Amino acid sequence: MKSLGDEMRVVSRARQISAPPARAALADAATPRLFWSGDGEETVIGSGAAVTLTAGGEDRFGDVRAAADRLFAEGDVHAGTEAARPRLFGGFTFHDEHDTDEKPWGAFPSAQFVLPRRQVTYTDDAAWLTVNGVGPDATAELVSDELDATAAKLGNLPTPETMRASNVVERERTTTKEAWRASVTDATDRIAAGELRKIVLAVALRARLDGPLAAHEVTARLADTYPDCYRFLFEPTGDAELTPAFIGATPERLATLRGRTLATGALAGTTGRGDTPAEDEWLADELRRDEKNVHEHDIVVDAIRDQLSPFAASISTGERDVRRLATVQHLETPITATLSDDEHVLTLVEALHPTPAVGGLPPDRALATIRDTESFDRGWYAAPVGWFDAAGHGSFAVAIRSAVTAGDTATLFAGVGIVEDSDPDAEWDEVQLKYRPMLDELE
Ligand SMILES: C=C(O[C@H]1C=CC=C(C(=O)O)[C@@H]1O)C(=O)O
Repeated sequence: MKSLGDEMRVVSRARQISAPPARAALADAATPRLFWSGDGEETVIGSGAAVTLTAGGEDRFGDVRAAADRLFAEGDVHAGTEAARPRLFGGFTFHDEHDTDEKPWGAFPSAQFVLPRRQVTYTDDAAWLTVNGVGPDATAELVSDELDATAAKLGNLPTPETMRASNVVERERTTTKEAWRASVTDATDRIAAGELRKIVLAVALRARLDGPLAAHEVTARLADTYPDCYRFLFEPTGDAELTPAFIGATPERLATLRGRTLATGALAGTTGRGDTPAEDEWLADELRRDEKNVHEHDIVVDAIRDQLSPFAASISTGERDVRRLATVQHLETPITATLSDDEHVLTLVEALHPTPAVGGLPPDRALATIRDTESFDRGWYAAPVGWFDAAGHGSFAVAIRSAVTAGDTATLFAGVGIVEDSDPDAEWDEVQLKYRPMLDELE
């Protein structure tokens, strides 16, 4: 954990700017670079770091929170509007243990949150620039000067050339279909024997591209296909040659906290898209009625309610319905809770992660089985990514439909929930469908 002395307080200034095209602002941003956008949320582009908080192990959620509390204490913050307040953006690894020597996750600590040096925030009708400084040299004067200079520069950004999409020249799955069948059969046997109730197993797909990936292009294009998903890009280091990036468009909300109102939801149970609206409806109806999928889904609803109950004065579960995305359809149930106390969003993120939509039940046994079965490190895949502010409010998604890239390689991840009557071949096909959001961008 990076130690923060008393002098490490945030100095933050913001002003409204004429909105630069997001593609241009993202192309212009320095590493560590980030992009965040969620349905009903402001879109944020971060450039550089005023400070980076990292942590590891099972205490990583609490350690990040403690460091952020120290950082934000007695800050000198003049945001002008709520949207432009300073926020920390980042994510966690799926598992508590994480080896940063291992590819492709070498550049991603077990927890990393960046307070951007420069943050551009897009609301529905305006754009704001925030400049954050931390440390003895970050005076109000220096930060204000940088704000003016950066606002002028953003007003004249060149439109970036549209870069050609990268082509996949080679693909390799970390798991063969035979090995997959064996692991799913083993999992269903263990479920039948009562050792497990549900487990989510994933497969990684390594793709070699014919050139380095333009992550900002991919991010911009995901906005067209997945406008109502959380779209994110995290580039953690300044490695100019490889620029490692974690990128995705996930439909799964983990936690959005404002005041004492927490919004989350269960997303599990999947079918494909039809070729016609009638076929789509038919598939959606099948999904609504399918016992295996409904069971797989309801396990997640019940677990989320249990995970939230120690914090909640009341929990309300909405109607289960079908969520239609560009490539798949899911069962989804919105869940909201009124908390009995003030809580930090990271406390709730820690309590909820991993839901059985990405882990399983019982949690410890499912996690150990995932570790023993999967031949790759999940890294930040299926783990919480998002942001929080000085008040402990924030928004986190589950980082599925994602890929980690470095230079000309991209590793994509996709998983499926296994219950007693799961069929290995059908689950294999579902994994392939879930690669589509990222693969379509690369091919
Ligand atoms: C684990 C993933 O999806 C989860 C979210 C929605 C539906 C799922 C399912 O039907 O299996 C998974 O639980 C993934 O996309 O990698």
